Amino acid sequence: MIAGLVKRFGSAVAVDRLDMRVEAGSIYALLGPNGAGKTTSLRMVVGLERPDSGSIHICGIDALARPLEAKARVAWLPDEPLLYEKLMPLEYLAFVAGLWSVPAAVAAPRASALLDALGLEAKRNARCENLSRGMRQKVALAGALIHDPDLLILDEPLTGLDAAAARVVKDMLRDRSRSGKTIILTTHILEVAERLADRIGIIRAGRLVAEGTPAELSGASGETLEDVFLALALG
Ligand SMILES: Nc1ncnc2c1ncn2[C@@H]1O[C@H](COP(=O)(O)OP(=O)(O)OP(=O)(O)O)[C@@H](O)[C@H]1O
Repeated sequence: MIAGLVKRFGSAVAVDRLDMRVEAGSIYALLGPNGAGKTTSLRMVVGLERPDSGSIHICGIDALARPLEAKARVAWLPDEPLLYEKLMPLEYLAFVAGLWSVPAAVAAPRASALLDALGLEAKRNARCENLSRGMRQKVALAGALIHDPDLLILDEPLTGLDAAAARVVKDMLRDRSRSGKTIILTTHILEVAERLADRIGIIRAGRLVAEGTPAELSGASGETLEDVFLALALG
């Protein structure tokens, strides 16, 4: 899906010939220390940064040659999502659905179901500016799901969520993957990667230094994922 991806900022190489393949219907966790190039890589996948070289294919579509088609299949949830502060969650979701040309008759029940599933029923009529950080994160997640993307890419999706909310989001991601949708996420919480992901990639200085199932990465030598991660990512 990603081959030979390179991104430089001035003379600094943020992503260095990155290769990554994510199977449809799977959950892939990208791990790596601060500054490893995770966000930059994913921003290129969703079309927010132009790579210096390399290729990106999303659902078989060449994302650099046919960006609009590719983008229609993807949703991106940044680590600090922006909401329209004066809108209420349902209004925000209706607005985002409109951007994706989702018909109102489809979007409205989907928005209600998402807010209910995320435990935001009581906040339907609150303005986004008055929501807590975790609630805002949930509204943004609902926004990312409103056009039912084939590929959902999330940057640190569980940061700032309480335990119950984190559980709801993890369950939602698992359900999506079971229904055939693909998910890529970054996380610094190794346990999340270990429990949620089908495959884990560890990135260091812009390069993939290890990849496998959680069991493959940690199982062979009897080490924990944390041992493996610290040795590979920081060592
Ligand atoms: N717009 C930019 N201009 C210049 N340098 C940038 C820019 N965006 C990212 N970088 C640099 O690229 C490198 C990779 O950053 P990136 O945000 O992709 O890392 P990350 O793995 O997501 O880190 P973190 O875990 O801290 O979020 C860093 O050295 C960063 O300073």
